[in-house]
Amino acid sequence: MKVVSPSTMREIDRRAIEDFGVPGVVLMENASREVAAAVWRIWERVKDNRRIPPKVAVFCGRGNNGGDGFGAARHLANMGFEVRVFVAADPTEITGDAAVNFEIVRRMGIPVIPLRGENDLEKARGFYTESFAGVDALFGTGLRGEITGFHRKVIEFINEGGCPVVAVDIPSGICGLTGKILGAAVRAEVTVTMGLPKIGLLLYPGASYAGIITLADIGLPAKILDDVKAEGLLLDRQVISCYFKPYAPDAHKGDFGRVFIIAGSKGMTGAAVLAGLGAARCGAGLVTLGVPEGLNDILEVKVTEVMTLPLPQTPAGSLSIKALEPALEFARKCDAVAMGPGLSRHEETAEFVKKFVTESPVPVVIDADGLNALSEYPGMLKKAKAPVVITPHPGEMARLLSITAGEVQENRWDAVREACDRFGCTVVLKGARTLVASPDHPVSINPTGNPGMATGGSGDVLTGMIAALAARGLKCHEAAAAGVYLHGLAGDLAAREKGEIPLIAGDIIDHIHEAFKYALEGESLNGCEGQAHQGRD
Ligand SMILES: NC(=O)C1=CN([C@@H]2O[C@H](COP(=O)(O)OP(=O)(O)OC[C@H]3O[C@@H](n4cnc5c(N)ncnc54)[C@H](O)[C@@H]3O)[C@@H](O)[C@H]2O)[C@H](O)CC1
Ligand SMILES: [K+]
Repeated sequence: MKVVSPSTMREIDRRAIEDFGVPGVVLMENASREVAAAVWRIWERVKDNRRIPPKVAVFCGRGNNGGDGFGAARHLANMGFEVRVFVAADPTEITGDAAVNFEIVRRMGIPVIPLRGENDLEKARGFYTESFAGVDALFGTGLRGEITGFHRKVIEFINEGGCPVVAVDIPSGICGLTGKILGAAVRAEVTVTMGLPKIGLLLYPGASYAGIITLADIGLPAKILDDVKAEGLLLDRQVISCYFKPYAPDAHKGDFGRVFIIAGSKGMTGAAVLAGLGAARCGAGLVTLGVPEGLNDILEVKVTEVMTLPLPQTPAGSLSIKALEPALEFARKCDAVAMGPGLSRHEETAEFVKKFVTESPVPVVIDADGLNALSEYPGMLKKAKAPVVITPHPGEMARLLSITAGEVQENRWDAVREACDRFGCTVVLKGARTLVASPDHPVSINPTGNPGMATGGSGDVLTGMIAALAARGLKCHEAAAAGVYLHGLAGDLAAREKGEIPLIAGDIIDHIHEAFKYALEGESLNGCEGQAHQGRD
């Protein structure tokens, strides 16, 4: 599904109104109906425990987000709820479509209470604590800069109410582009977002403030949504299943690609095995581990479906520069390479990595120590002959961009796009809501995965999976997107069975087959996808 920035959403609204002649007040009407319907659903859930008449508090700002709130207040009053509208603005500032709906609220006799200072909030407290739901219509896509002063107090007041809050379009205070909290933000149980999801709803911390995201069809002409160049793409089973074609009945293993995984060093054979099994489970025809020769015998015992290729090693038991020629020669017979898991930080091994990456005849997925080897001169990624995918976690990304991990996390969206521009390759920024940026493509946002997957070896599995998908013929951005989605889903399925705390990387491998069933065969996994799309801390 397409995901947009607030400015693109404003452009969509503008086209609907100016190019197609859809009156803004019609869009607002549809938006406000959807908000009221979301409140109704909460009422259906809680009504047994509540006294009649049920109360709803609607908090409105002066813009069109507030306008959606006024409209919702009308529908909620028509449904029979006792509604009060709290306006955190001077009523004379309310203009346009919002003013139309404000005037209707006034004429209907719905109480409108201005919020101008802390005294007003104290007076509002009684009604709000008796309400079964609140509506947050203070700020939407029009929010600029930090929320300060009294508006901040209003947001804190909304959060202290103790009842579920429905946010209109975006929880007030969340940046629709980055997901950052701009001073203070409303914690919603549900966010009803208009037309298309905004990026900031899907990135943390915004995602945990948005709660469950409901997409409202507000009557925007489909052609505008089809034509729009969205900045983001939310990965889901529809997107992923398009990347896979059914097997031809006469298929043989040569059709599904050969993967060469260059991994491992003394003490880190497990990383190689995990990457190898991740690749094998993603349907690669043949998987070969290129490993320091001294480890070959051990690995032969550890793996069955995966082959090994012993390569020259340093005295420390890591790959030596002499491995370059044999590795390149083997790569010529393969369709994709994964490089990095457990390679160690040995200087000579880093030399090998740098030379291999520039010379590789087939796409290379680079992770872990592979990235460490490149972090001094990441610009050399642009010199690679074949397409490259890099899979940094925030710390590795920070080293590649010469910034801090905190700065990466503060604006993951910009960081992943910056790396993609600078290095000219597909970039997978790992972490909650993994992002995939690829030249000339929208940034993919992955909703699957859970904190239990932050465990040793999890990234090695992903590297192998992406390489296998690339070897099967998927383009780099498709392989990366499908890899992160299936990896996260396998992790969600594993966590459902074993719990997040005990989860180990091998459990992810053990659930890849189920993730495929769900993504490609449409098998229902009892709401697992629903969980994956919910905001969480
Ligand atoms: N445009 C449409 O056709 C539709 C829009 N919908 C809804 O409208 C909002 C966007 O409305 P907009 O009027 O552009 O902005 P906001 O309501 O979000 O509020 C902006 C309001 O607040 C002031 N402001 C901005 N930043 C700050 C700040 N940091 N502190 C204090 N005040 C601030 C600013 O001056 C504006 O006056 C969108 O989200 C939808 O909810 C409908 O959905 C239908 C169609
Ligand atoms: K809002």
